[in-house]
Amino acid sequence: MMIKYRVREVAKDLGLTNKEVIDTLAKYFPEPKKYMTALEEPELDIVFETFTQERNLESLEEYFAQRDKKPEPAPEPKLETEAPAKKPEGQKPAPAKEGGKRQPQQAKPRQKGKETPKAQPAPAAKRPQEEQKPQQPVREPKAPTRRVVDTRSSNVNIDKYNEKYDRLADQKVSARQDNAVTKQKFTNRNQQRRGQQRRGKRETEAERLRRIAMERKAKHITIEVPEEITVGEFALRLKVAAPEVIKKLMGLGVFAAINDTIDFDTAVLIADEFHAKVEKEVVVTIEERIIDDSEDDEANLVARAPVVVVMGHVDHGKTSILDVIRHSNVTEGEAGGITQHIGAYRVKVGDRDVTFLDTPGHAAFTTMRARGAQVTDIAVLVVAADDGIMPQTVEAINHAKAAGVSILVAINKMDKDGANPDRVKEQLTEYELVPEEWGGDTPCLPVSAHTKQGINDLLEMIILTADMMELKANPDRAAKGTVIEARLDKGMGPIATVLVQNGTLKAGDTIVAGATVGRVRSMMDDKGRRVTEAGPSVPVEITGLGDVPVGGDTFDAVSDERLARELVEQRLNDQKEEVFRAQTKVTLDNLFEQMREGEMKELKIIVKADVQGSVEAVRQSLEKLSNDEVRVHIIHGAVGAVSESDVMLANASNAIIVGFNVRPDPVAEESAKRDGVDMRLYRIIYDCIEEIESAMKGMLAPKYREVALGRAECRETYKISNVGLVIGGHVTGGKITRNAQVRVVRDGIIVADDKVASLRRFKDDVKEVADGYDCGITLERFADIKQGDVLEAYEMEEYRD
Ligand SMILES: Nc1nc2c(ncn2[C@@H]2O[C@H](COP(=O)(O)OP(=O)(O)OP(=O)(O)O)[C@@H](O)[C@H]2O)c(=O)[nH]1
Repeated sequence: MMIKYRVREVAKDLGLTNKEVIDTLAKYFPEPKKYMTALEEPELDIVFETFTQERNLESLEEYFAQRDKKPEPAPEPKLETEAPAKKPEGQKPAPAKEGGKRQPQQAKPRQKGKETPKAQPAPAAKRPQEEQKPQQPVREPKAPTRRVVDTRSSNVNIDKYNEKYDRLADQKVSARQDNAVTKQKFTNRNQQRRGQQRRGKRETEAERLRRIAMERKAKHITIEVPEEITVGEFALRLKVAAPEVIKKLMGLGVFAAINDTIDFDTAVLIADEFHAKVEKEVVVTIEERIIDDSEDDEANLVARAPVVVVMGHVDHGKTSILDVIRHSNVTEGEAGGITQHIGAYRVKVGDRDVTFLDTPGHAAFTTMRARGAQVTDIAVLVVAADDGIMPQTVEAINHAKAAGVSILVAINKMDKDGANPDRVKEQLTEYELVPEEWGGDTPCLPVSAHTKQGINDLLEMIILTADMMELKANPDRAAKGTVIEARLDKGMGPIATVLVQNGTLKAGDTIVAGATVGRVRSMMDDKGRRVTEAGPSVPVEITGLGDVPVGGDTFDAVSDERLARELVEQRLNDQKEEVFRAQTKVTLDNLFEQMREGEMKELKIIVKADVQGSVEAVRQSLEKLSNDEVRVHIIHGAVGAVSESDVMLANASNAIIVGFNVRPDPVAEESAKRDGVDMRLYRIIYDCIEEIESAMKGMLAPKYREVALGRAECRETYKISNVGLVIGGHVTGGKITRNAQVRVVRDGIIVADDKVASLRRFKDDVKEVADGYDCGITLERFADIKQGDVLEAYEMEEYRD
C-alpha cells in the first residue's frame, strides 16, 4: 500500500513551512496543493531536489546525515533549549488532536524495557533530526520563531536522544507497528495507536526516499531520452528542477525555456552535469513488435517463381492467352480442379513454376500498386499482330514502366491474315521498347491463342527473364504478401485470395491484412485442393479473416493476436486520416512547397488531349519547364477523355493530370476527387503552361468564390450626424454579418457593391443578425440607399480546385 506523505509532513521533515513546499510545487505542477495533500513520488522528487539544490547539498541524504549526526556531541544541553523549540511546529498537531498525549510521552521512559520501544519510535526518531535544524545555516532565520513556544521542555529530553533506542524503535516500527501499538496501556489507546501508525509509516516513507536519494548519488541514474525532448520533461526525467536544467543549458550557450525542446546530444551533455547517463529512447511501434520485417540473410534465400500479369488493349487476346496457358499445363489428373478461380494460378514450365495473376488488364494491377503493393515481377504485353499498338497498349506500357517491372511482348493473333509483327515491333520502338532481335532488350514473341503457336516459347521466355531477375525469398519465416482479391461468402464469411511473397503461410496463423485481422481457418490452392502451407509466390484462398480486405492490401502473419487487433484499430484510424492526407498528394497548389522541402524531384504529369498534335505540343512545352530543382516528366500522354485508368495511374505514381480540350468521364472525376488526384483542365495551351510554371515558382494565384450569406430589405433610412446614413433593415433570409460584403440591388439591378461597416440590434453592436430580425446597418462607402433596396450579403472564400 502506498503510504501517504503529506505536504505538512514533508515540510516538517525538511524544516520548511507548508507554504514553502506548496510554492515550490506550484512552480512545477498545475494542481494547487494544500497542507494536507498527499504527495506523489514525482512531486516529492521536485521538493527534495529543490531543497537540496537551494542548500548546495549533494543529496537529501547529506541533509539527513548532517541532521542526524549533530545532536550527538551534546544532547542534553541542546534539548533544553531546542527540543521545545521544535515542538510547536513539529509535534504540536499531534498533541492538539490527541489531547492527553503528553502524558504518554512522559511515561515512555518507564516502559522502555518492555513495549515502549515499539510504541515510541516515531516521535522519538524525529526529534533528534529536528533538533538540528536550527544549527543549519539555511534554516537559521526560522530558528527564533520555533523557540517561542515551549510547553514541554521537561518531557522531551528524558531519553529520546538515545540514538540506539531510536534505531531500534525505528526498525521495529517498520516491522510491527500494529503490534507495538496494541500493547500500550494508555487510556486513549486508540488515538495513540493511530498517531503512532501514521508517524511510523511516514517515517518509513522518508526512509525510502532517503534511500533513493542515496542510491542516486551512489550510482548514476540512467534516463531515456528521445531524439527531442522539452526542457520540462527532461528535468522531470532527470528528477531535477527545470530551472536547474535551464541554468546548465545557459552554461552551454543554449537559451531554452521550459517548453522548448532540446535535442538528444544536448540532453546528454546536460545529464552528465547531473551525474546521469542518457540512453536513446526507442519508440517501438506495434508493427515492429509483431511483424518481422528483418532483412533476409542471403544464405536463407531460395529461388521463387515469378509472378506475371498479362496486359494489353481490349480484345487483343489477354483472356485467351491466359486460358491457353492455364489449360496447356493441366495434367489429366488435375482436370477437375482447373475450373477453380482464385484470382491467380500457377503453371508448371518444365520443373519450374510460374504464377499468373488472373486479372487481365492493368486496372487491378494499378490498384494494387496504388495501395503500395508491388506484386508482379513481369508484365506480358499482349498486342494483336493485326491491330498493332492501340491507346490501351500505350497505357499498359506506361503502367508497367511506372511500376518498374520487366516487359515481355506477346504479339498475338499470328494466325490471322493481316498479322504484321514487324509493324508492331516498329511501333514498340516509339515507346522505348526495342525488340531484342533489333538490338534492344524487350523480348517480343509471336503467339496465337487460337493455334497455341509460341505459347511455350512465351513461358520459357518468362522463366529466362525470371532467372535474370534472380527472384528469391525465404520460406522459413512468418508469411507476408498481398491480397489479390477478396469477397464475402454467405456461408464462409470473408474469403481472400492472397499471394505469399515471402515466408510461409500456415493454417492457424494469425494474420493482419490491411485493416482486418483473423486466423487462417482454411487454405485452398488454385486447383481447389486444401493445403496447410503456402510458400513464396504461391497464391491461396483463405478463410478466417474478420472482415473483407481490399485487393492490394498487404498481409503479414503476426506473433500476437491481441496486438494485431490493436494494430488494426490503429490502421482504421489512419485510414480516416488518410482522407485528409489525400490533400498532401502533389497538386499544383502544394507543388512549390514540396519542391522547397525537397520532397519533389520530378513532377509527373499525365497529358490527355483531343488530338495527338495537342498531346505532343503540351508534352513538349511542359517538359521544357524542367528546372534545376524539378524535372517535368510526362509519364503518359494520350488522346481522349480523362479516364479512371488515368486517375489510377496518377494516384499510383503521384502524378497530376493535365487535360487539354477534354473532359474527365464521371467515374474518373469521382475517383480523382476521392483519391485527391489533381486534375487540371484547359482550353488554351498557354494557360496550362503558365499555370504550371507559376505553380513551380510558388506563385499560383489563389482562387476565390462568392458564398451567399443572406438578404435584408431596407425599410427606413436615418441620417445621423457623425455616423452618416443608417439603414433600418429587416433580414428576410439567411443572415447579415458584420464585415460582410453587400450588394445593393434596386429593382433587380445592382446599384452598388460595398461592405458592412457596422451592424446593430437596438443599441448594441452585434456580429450577425438572423432571418426575421430588424437591424441597423451602415455601409462603408455607399450612401444613396433608398427604401425598398435589397441588401445581398456575401463573403469571398478562397478555394482550391
Ligand atoms: N484469330 C485469333 N483470334 C484471337 C486470338 N486470341 C484471341 N482472339 C480473339 O480475340 C477476341 C478477344 O479475345 P480476348 O481473349 O477476349 O481478348 P481480351 O484482350 O481478353 O479482351 P478484353 O478482356 O475484352 O480486354 C476473341 O474473340 C478471341 O477469340 C488469336 O490468337 N487468334
